[in-house]
Order: sequence, then C-alpha cells, then structure tokens
Amino acid sequence: MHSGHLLLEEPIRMVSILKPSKASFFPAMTKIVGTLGPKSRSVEVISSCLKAGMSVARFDFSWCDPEYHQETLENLKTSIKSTKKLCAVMLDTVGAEMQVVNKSEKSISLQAEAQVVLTPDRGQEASSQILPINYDGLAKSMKKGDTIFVGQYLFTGSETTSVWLEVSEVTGQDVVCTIKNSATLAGSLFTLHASQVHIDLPTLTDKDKEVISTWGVKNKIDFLSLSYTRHAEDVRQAREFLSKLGDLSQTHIFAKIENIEGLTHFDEILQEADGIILSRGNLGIDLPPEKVFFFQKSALYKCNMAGKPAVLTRVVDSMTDNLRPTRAEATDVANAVLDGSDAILLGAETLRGLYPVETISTVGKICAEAEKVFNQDRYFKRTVKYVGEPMSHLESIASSAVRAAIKVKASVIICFTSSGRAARLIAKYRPTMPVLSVVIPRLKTNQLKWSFSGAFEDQLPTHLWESLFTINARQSLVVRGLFPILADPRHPADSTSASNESILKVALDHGKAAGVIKSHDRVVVCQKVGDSSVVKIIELED
Ligand SMILES: Nc1ncnc2c1ncn2[C@@H]1O[C@H](COP(=O)(O)OP(=O)(O)OP(=O)(O)O)[C@@H](O)[C@H]1O
Ligand SMILES: CC(=O)C(=O)O
Ligand SMILES: [K+]
Ligand SMILES: [Mg+2]
Repeated sequence: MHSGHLLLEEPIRMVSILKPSKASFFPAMTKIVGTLGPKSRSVEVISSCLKAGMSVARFDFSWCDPEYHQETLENLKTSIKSTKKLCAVMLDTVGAEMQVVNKSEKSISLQAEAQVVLTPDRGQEASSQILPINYDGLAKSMKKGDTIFVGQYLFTGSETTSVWLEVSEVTGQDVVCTIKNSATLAGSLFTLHASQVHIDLPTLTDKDKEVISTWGVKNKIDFLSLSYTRHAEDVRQAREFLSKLGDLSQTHIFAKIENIEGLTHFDEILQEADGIILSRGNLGIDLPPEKVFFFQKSALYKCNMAGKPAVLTRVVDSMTDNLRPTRAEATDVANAVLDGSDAILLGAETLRGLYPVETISTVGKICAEAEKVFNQDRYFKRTVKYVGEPMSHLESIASSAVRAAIKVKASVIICFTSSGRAARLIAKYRPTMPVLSVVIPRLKTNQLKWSFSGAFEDQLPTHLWESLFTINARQSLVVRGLFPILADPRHPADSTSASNESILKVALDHGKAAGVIKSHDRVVVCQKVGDSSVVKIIELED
C-alpha cells in the first residue's frame, strides 16, 4: 500500500497511471457505509456488499417500519456469520424532516409554470394542485421568492423526479408556489426542503425516541446518526437520552450536518459529537452550489484535527441506475479521500439502486487509488503542528508509532486498546498502512478477581460480552485505516507481559492469515507494558 507511494505534487509519468493495481486484502482504508433497503436486504446481496467492502450498515428510519428493518438486520447478522466480515450498525433518525403526505401513493405530475399549494391540512389528497405536508409551521417561515425543494426521498437530482418551487404567496397556513420544472413525483415518500429556514421540529422526535428505545436497544446499535443536528445541545440531549438506555450509553453519536444552522454551529457540534456526517444531500441544496466544496474541505479539516471520524454522503448518485459513475462523481470520490474523509456513505445507490454491490466495489477502488497519492507527510506535519506542544502522552505515543511505522516501512501497526481511543488516535495521524486494533476487554475491578484460565464465556453473560467489547471494535469500522480484531476474552486488560505476548502472537497470526503481514516484515506495536505505554518495532523471522 505504502510502497511505490506517488505524490500528486511530484512529476508523475503518465503511463504509471495505467499500471494495474495489485489486489490487496483490504479493499480500501477508507470505509464504506451502505444504507440497506429494498435492493440490499437479502442475505445474498448483503453478503456480497460485505465482501465488496461495506463495514457499516445504515438503517434509515425516515421510511419503513421497525419490523422491516429488523428483518434486514437479521439477514445482516446471518451474512456477517457466513462471510466472517465485521459490520457495525447505524440507526439514522428522522429528526426535523419535512415530508409530503401522500396516502394513496399515486404518482403526482407537476407542470412547470403551474401553481401548487403546500398545506398542513393532512385530510386532503395529494395531487398536482395540492401537497399536504407533515409540518404546520411552514407558512410562518416562508415569504414570497423563497425556494422549496420537493423530491423523492434520497433524490438523485434528476429534473424529472424532483421539483423546485418558488413561493409566490403565503395565505394563512398554506404556501402557494410556482413550479420551476416539470416533474413526476413517484413512490411513497417525498421529502421537502425549504432553503435556509429554521424548522421548528425537535431534532430527536417522539417517534425517534421510541425507535431508539425499542429497536435500538434490542439491537445494541453502534452508531446513532442524528439527522438535522443544528446545535451542540441536540447532541447533548441525544446523549442524555442514550445514557438512560443501558447498553446504549456507549453508542457513538454522529451529528449530521444538513443545513445552514448546523453549519453555523459546526465547531460546538464537533466538540460534543463522536463523529460527523457531512450530509451533502440536504446541505447541498441549502448552500449555493459554489460554496459546497468550501464547507466540505473546511469541515473535513476540522474533523481530522479533532481526531473524530468524518463521513461524506452523496457521491455516486448516478450509480443508482447505472453501472458506471459519471466522470465528475468518480473524481469527487477521490477528492473526498484527499480532503480527509474517513468513510463514504451510500444512500439511494445501495438502498434502492440497481447495483448496490458494484457501487460499493467501484467506490472502494477509487478510494484505494486516492489513498496511494494522499500526501501523508504533509498531513502528518500539519497535524503535529496543530496539536502543538506539550502533547499529551498518548498523542505523542500515537504520532510516534505512525512516524516509526513509515520510517521502517512497516506493513501494519498493531495497537492494543480497550475503548478504542488509542487506536483512533493512531488513525488520526493517517498512517499509510493498516492499523490492526486489538480490542481487549476491560473489566470492572470485581470482575478482575475472576479466574480467566477456565471457561470465561460461561461466566460472562452474552449481552455483557457484546456491550463491553465488540461495540468498541465495531466502532472502529467507520475510521479510515482501522481494522479491529477481538482479543480472546480470556485475556483481561491487565497488560501483564505474558498476556501481552500471547495476544500479540494471535494478532500477528491473524495478520498473516489475512495476507497483510508476510515473513521478514516489520510491524510496529503500540501497547502498555505494566504502567508504561510503549511503541516497539518488531522484525518477523519467518
Ligand atoms: N489491554 C491492553 N493491554 C496492553 N496495552 C494496552 C491495553 N489497552 C490499551 N493499551 C495501550 O495503552 C496505551 C494507552 O491507551 P489507553 O489507556 O488510552 O487505552 P484505550 O483503551 O485505547 O483508551 P481508554 O483508556 O481511554 O479507554 C496505548 O499505547 C494502548 O495501545
Ligand atoms: C444522507 C443524508 O441524509 C443526506 O445526504 O442528506
Ligand atoms: K433520516
Ligand atoms: Mg439528509
């Protein structure tokens, strides 16, 4: 991966671009989040998605009921077992989303230049003249000349399935609009986006709370994707809510920045959240087109410097119906990697697209190519400078591990971790080689007295096993470059040298079996020995 590293800033012989890339065990260091839905819920398709490189599955509760999503999740579990590929689960909330209520589900034709009325009167049938909506306060926030966008959920930007409206008049609770382009709205769910207005709906709705405390708790979700996060307070409230739900106190919250309000409060939101989703679907229509790249680059930079994972959405819309992305999309994916994304989120492409598996593998291949020309050296220096001095011990250990690994051309970095924090800090310095994070159980003091030589699994209830260890492992599945391995549960987190050595051996064997570590390779190991954190370089013999 790191050998033969090219830099875009250096002269590149054009023919070198044509050299076929070697197949590698890891599809890419950049992660892929796939939204599961009608076209991606069978065991067969999900298994192929996992093999193609999906490492987080997103369940979007904007549409369909919990039973539907549960069925899909059961299929995901079956697929994980049979493919032996780890996959994290992300619950995406509805939040302050405005929706058109179309009970009959008939398609609606809208003609350019004609008028259509948006009304909160949900007793009315949706038609070409009237569109009932789920929000009562729209008229209050709109004025003549404002723009509103209505489209099929996860619209792909095609003029024929989504429509731009211009407000011509507000009468009482109704908003009368002029249709700017002809379109046919088909399907059961259309969302509504009014540019740059505050929508007076809660970020975590009652329906969201209900879904989280039932479906979320039952399935011990790894990530909560908090739609329409507008303030840091939204994240604090969501965390407070999760903290009361037992296992979910460890769930990571990813704030979705999807409108100008979220963008304005970006810094404070980043401080509170565990990660950020740059929701370009919505944000891309809230922002003037010429400003979208600016937000992307500055938000990714801030996430990188904070060492928090950043997920970018809406990269290959056209692959919803096509086997190849457009040239612009293909370039966009690569730029997302160069700009610093940890993961790419696929929405319509995997949910209802015709080629979910091909989309994942195409995006993965583009990411892998872009990673090769990522200027790690410049990034590393910039990050060290940003962090400043004195560095915390752990940050210094993490950055030194990455530096050492690059200097000795190590094939992997192995990091021992319990919560995953140490591994994420290493990933922050964007090593060019994979980081195998060995997630080791941390036990409460009374549990430490147990004897672990015997049948550990019998003593620790399954639910504790899952919530204590695997959630920390799965949460690294969204971070660029991190590949978790679960340590044998019989090794508690006491970091005695005997257990350290045996776990290291297991990790090395795992790396060899996976093909990332070969004979005579150098490996950098980051672990605690007694009370000291150490970085060591080992050279393998056979
Ligand atoms: N169980 C373990 N055995 C050996 N080394 C460990 C273990 N857990 C963490 N380390 C190492 O200890 C050092 C300090 O890591 P840290 O204590 O932050 O661990 P963490 O589990 O990642 O995070 P946290 O302590 O915040 O839960 C790092 O070098 C890390 O690799
Ligand atoms: C994924 C999503 O919600 C968006 O891009 O807006
Ligand atoms: K949603
Ligand atoms: Mg959105």
